[in-house]
Amino acid sequence: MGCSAGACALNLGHLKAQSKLSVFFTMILLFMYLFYCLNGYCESIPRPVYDHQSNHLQSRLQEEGLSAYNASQLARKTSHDLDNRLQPNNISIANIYGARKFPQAIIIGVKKGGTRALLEFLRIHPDVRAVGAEPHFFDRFYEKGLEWYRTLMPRTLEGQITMEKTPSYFITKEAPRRVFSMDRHTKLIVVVRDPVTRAVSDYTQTLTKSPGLPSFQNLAFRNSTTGLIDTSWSAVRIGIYAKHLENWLRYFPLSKFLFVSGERLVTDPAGEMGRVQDFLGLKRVVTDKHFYFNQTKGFPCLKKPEGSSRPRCLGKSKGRPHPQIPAHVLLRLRDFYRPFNLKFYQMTGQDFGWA
Ligand SMILES: Nc1ncnc2c1ncn2[C@@H]1O[C@H](COP(=O)(O)OS(=O)(=O)O)[C@@H](OP(=O)(O)O)[C@H]1O
Repeated sequence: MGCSAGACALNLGHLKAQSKLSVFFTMILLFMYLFYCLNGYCESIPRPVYDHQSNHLQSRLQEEGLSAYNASQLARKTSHDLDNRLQPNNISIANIYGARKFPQAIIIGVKKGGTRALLEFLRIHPDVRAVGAEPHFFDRFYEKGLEWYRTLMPRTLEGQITMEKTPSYFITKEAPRRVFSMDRHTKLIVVVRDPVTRAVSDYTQTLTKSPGLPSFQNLAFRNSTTGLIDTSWSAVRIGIYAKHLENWLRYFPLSKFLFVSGERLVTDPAGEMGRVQDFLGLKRVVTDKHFYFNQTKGFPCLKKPEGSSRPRCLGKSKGRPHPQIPAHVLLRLRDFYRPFNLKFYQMTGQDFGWA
């Protein structure tokens, strides 16, 4: 069974060449695998399904009246959750990421009060998980049902609080009954701001969208000679806080509310955040260490917002310059709000210093 020296050398050479070739091919295969993995093709998530679902969901939410931004935020969030469900190991993954629960606390108002700032500040807290976009469930999408609402919520672990903010709930007649029927123990946060400044802020927002809008005074007065205020104009109506609160107090006791001063949220964000965290039963994690005052923006900004290591201020639509409104118009509006403000102070047991 032996071989001649020449034949053996030939065989040996052949074998060496063969093993070199196989090493070479193995290396190529390894490189190809690494290349594909680095480009993300090794993930177990079926991407095309994800993208299709995300796009479909976004156009559906847009059709339903959410702004493109809100729709894309909600679609991205929901698709991310769909992604988790599509993982092969979905049971354990779902357990790792917790469960979707109804919010235990909602920022119900008020529009232009500083609700976005409050939510973004709260999201730094590790025990708070919140929906980024405004779900508008209790005013616009109630007929979709509670299960639909729940699927919009982020997954939370034991001890974490689920939150959302939709400022229009505060002025929605049906909202208190609807929130109550979801959970009578829901904590309600209302960020209030001087109703005169709030009205101007509201007007500024509408003006940005419709530049041909009549002047503030044209809209605010029913009769400019008598100075009769037009309470049917939403920018005015929203600021009658006492009236809207009455509606909520028919369902929820005062102890379920926290009234945050929109003014103090700007001048002393850490102080107001302390009150909010106490109300929510959270450890005071968000403190003055998290804020710095940005001179250019004229507002407090976050040193390290959620999911980022860089400082961040709120967007351009938050903290915009207001148009000049004649002083007599503002004075008349202030007179109009005074009795309602005093009533609101009495109802809440807090003096906000606007009257
Ligand atoms: N930190 C910080 N940065 C920027 N803006 C801040 C901040 N804190 C409070 N505010 C005030 O928030 C006002 C907008 O209020 P909302 O977020 O409730 O508006 S909205 O109802 O969601 O459209 C916004 O109103 P305008 O000043 O009229 O733009 C701000 O005055």
